[in-house]
Amino acid sequence: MGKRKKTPSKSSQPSSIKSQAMTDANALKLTRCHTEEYDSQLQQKVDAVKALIPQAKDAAWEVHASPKTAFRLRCNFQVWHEAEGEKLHYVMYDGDNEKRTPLRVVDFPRGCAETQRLMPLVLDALRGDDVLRDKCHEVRFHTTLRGSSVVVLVYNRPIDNDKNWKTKAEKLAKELKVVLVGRSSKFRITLNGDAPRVREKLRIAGKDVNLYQLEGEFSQPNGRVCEKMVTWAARGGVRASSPHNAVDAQVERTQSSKNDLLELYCGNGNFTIPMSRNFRKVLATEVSKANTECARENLTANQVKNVQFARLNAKETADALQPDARPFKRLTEAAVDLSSLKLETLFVDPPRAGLEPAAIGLARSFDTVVYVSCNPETLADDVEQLSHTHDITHAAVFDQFPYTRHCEAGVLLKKRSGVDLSTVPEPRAREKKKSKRYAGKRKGKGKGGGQAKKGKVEEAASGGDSGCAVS
Ligand SMILES: C[S@@+](CC[C@H](N)C(=O)[O-])C[C@H]1O[C@@H](n2cnc3c(N)ncnc32)[C@H](O)[C@@H]1O
Repeated sequence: MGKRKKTPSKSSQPSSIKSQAMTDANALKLTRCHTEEYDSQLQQKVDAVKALIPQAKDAAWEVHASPKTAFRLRCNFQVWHEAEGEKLHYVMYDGDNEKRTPLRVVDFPRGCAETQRLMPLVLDALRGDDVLRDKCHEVRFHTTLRGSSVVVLVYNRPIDNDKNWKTKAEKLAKELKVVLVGRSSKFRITLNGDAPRVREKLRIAGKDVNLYQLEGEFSQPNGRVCEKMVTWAARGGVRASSPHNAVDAQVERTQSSKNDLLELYCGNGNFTIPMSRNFRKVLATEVSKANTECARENLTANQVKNVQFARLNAKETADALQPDARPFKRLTEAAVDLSSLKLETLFVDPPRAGLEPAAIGLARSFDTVVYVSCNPETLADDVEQLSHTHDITHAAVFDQFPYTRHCEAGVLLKKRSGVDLSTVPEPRAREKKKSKRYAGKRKGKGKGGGQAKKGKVEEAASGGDSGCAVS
């Protein structure tokens, strides 16, 4: 048995929360599902997005709601150790509270059923075992619609050589029937699984898509809304139940496409694989090495043959596509022959920061741009830059983050004929400013495996992020 501490050590407890009392009542507003307010809150978001994007006033709009409860597939909670070692709670932070008061989370109805099942079991296991509990400062849950789960225990002490911890953690993982990941500074171990990942099955336009999602890499946090977003994008911006003529129009746009798709920011292939059905060939790029490899595994899992993934960031992709571009080793390694591609449709789902200037410049050369965004403010800014060349024909709001100010939005842009690109202003870099209406406050030092990632805990647990920041 490990050494029991009567009081939490300095390193296991962020100093900013030590002197403050926990407030269960305030926690409720971050954890409850006020279902009676759901519809009006969603309408406010829709109105706000429409106001931000006046270029879409004549577009065909869709609104895709979330399940009102149990919608969240990823959530992180900081662990609060009270004076007596075994008295533990999950806590989260109110993003609007400058003093960062820790709020005790008793339950989390926004989390999916599997997370709700696991939360008390993990807490009980930590309470009941000195070794598992010692300096465990955060618990992360990553689950899927098909019920596969990773539980991550994050420690403020080295666990790499702690055999006792490993034995106990492995036993816990088996009892809970989860993959368990232990993290401490510069160390990660996976127990009860072949890799730190979960398996997801999404239903997209009448077909199943099987995906691995990696722990610590981006994946969409609201599975049901994710299915709606991917379906919308794969259909080229038209709902299945739309009137027949709209579906015909969409078929014209993408499904009978004999041309090729370029995707930037592709992550694990979440959109790529379903969208690939509509194209002859697809080139999809992503900055994360781990997610690029995961995307390739996902291709195999779905027996998709017309997609190539390459680990390039958005600027590198734009550079590689310039007529006088230098050869990119990572494209050659991925056996990508750019000259064989006829790229006419671009799909982007960037992080909250939106498109960088190189990506805006690239987008202007595409006939069709499908743009999904977790930050309507940067989307609006990018749409303004694309409005010199493109018109919005379809737009949508996806309520990925119920009971928060945040939502996801999508637009489908069509290039106007006869635009002289030489008359269009150069793409500009965005001013770095704090987003007022949508962005959650980001604080804390965010050191990996060490001091608590306060900003991330707040965002992920309150549903206020896209999940992009989870590392
Ligand atoms: C909002 S996520 C979307 C991922 C994917 N579309 C999905 O649905 O899972 C944004 C992705 O962009 C990647 N990313 C961030 N910055 C990038 C950059 N400069 N160039 C390319 N990819 C980037 C992140 O690793 C992340 O996978």
